[in-house]
Amino acid sequence: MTRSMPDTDRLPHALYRAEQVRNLDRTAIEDFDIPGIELMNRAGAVAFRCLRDRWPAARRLTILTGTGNNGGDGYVIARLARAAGLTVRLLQLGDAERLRGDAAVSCMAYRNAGGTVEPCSALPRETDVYVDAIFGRGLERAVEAQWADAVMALNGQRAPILAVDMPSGLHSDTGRVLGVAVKASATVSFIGLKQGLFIGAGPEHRGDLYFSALEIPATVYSREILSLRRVDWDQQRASLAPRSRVAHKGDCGHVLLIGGAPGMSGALRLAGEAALRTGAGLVTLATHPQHAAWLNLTRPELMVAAVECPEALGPLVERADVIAIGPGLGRDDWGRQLWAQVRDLGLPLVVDADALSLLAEMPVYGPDWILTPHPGEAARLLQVGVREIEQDRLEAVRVLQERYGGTAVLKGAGTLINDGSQRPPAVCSDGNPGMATAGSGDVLTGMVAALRGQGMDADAAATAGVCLHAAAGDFAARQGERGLIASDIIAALRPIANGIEGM
Ligand SMILES: NC(=O)C1=CN([C@@H]2O[C@H](COP(=O)(O)OP(=O)(O)OC[C@H]3O[C@@H](n4cnc5c(N)ncnc54)[C@H](O)[C@@H]3O)[C@@H](O)[C@H]2O)[C@@H](O)CC1
Ligand SMILES: Nc1ncnc2c1ncn2[C@@H]1O[C@H](COP(=O)(O)OP(=O)(O)O)[C@@H](O)[C@H]1O
Ligand SMILES: [K+]
Repeated sequence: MTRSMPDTDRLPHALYRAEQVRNLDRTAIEDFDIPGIELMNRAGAVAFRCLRDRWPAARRLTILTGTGNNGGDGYVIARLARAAGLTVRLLQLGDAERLRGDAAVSCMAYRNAGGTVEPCSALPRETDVYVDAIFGRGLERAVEAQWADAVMALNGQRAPILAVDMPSGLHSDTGRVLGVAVKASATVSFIGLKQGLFIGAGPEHRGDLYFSALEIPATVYSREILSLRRVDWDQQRASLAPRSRVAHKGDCGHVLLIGGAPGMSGALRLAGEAALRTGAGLVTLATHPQHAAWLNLTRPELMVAAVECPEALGPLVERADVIAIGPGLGRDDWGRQLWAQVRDLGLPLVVDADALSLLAEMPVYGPDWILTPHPGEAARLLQVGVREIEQDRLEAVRVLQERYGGTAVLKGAGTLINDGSQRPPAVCSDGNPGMATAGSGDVLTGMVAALRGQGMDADAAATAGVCLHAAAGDFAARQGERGLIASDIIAALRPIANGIEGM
């Protein structure tokens, strides 16, 4: 979850690697004459105000500092906290003599104001909030020895942890845990959002996220080329054009959904309803004759066609604006033949679930389709293990796109979208683990197909669909993540898509 606080900025959509944030710092300091110590003072002040806003009753802070500038921020927080009358224990990891430049100045200011520095042995229990100022974006190798002990001890405490800039141990670029990493209750990040907060283990470790640009001029940012964009429904909702007053159902896209082998009709039914709830004008389910007759009794707005053989798809395809294939398709002859029939049609196509596994068996390149694999399907498509996919999801989605063409959507916590264009890939870090439930991917498939059918291009439909799906999942999770089912996501689509979720 992300929030904004009185003294923080809205979360920007631009994400950066550590090296790029270093460049932003340097530009602000060298070209805009903002002294580094001024930035550090601002960073410490923002972090302290966040802490006060978030935990107003906190009286006792324990601040862990490292030997770099992240530690320097910790010293600023410590000085401000003491000045505000709080009790501060400052535990230094590594030799304080190694503090250099602005961090050394901040340490001195803290000491001159009467603050004391202790070595970090055991963590005091009498603490209302812990502040993690051990490593920020300067972490360069695995966390070991006393640093690892401190991180593990922090994670074992009951009191909340505020991470300064990055949870220590989390790699700024990959979101990988380098040995161990702090699990923060909240992170306040400065100048540029590090992409590692949004990919890999970032979402698991960062807690609620706050951001401040530290008032550096907007032009500083124009020089850095983004490597990743954050997307969310607030930003994407504008991509859904309002319906014309004189719209008729033929204007809103006819979605043809193909799948539902015997025993798996539910997947297609969910995708179909999700397509309707995302504004598709007409939705036809092409499914196995075994259940075709009763499938639309459960949702009469859906049209259902019994498809015995691939030839039966012909007239259905002719009427469709977009096809989605895969939910419940199975990998038997029936599903295989339908996939082979649809694969090369040249119509806008969304490929999901079993169709992705069939694609993996016989890889082909499709210039304009949308592929929506979860990590298991992505592993099959790239012939690697799921672990390899999860270790570098950004690279995985890049290779998926390169090898299979079109727009690749790698689902999971922090869904990634790559359309192979010059534009940087996108990450949606909304959504929640309640969505890890049968059929929630089928819902996404129906939604993306519906948006494509309403005239959006592949990348736009995938991006808006992923963001709407995540926002609907978060809305549904207000009643609890445990026990959330795919139909709950569908039920949330209409209020979210129309911006009336507060009603
Ligand atoms: N002008 C700036 O550069 C600003 C920097 N700020 C802060 O400065 C941070 C970056 O500072 P630094 O570049 O000094 O980096 P960090 O303070 O994040 O970390 C670097 C320090 O940690 C040590 N280190 C790295 N990996 C280690 C490991 N695995 N085990 C033990 N020691 C390790 C390094 O030797 C160095 O002393 C930011 O994250 C932010 O908190 C803010 O004050 C805002 C302004
Ligand atoms: N922990 C999570 N955080 C955010 N989104 C999640 C999480 N777990 C699952 N999701 C989302 O839920 C959907 C699950 O899709 P998928 O695995 O294909 O499910 P199914 O095959 O059962 O339909 C994806 O869109 C995924 O991004
Ligand atoms: K930190």
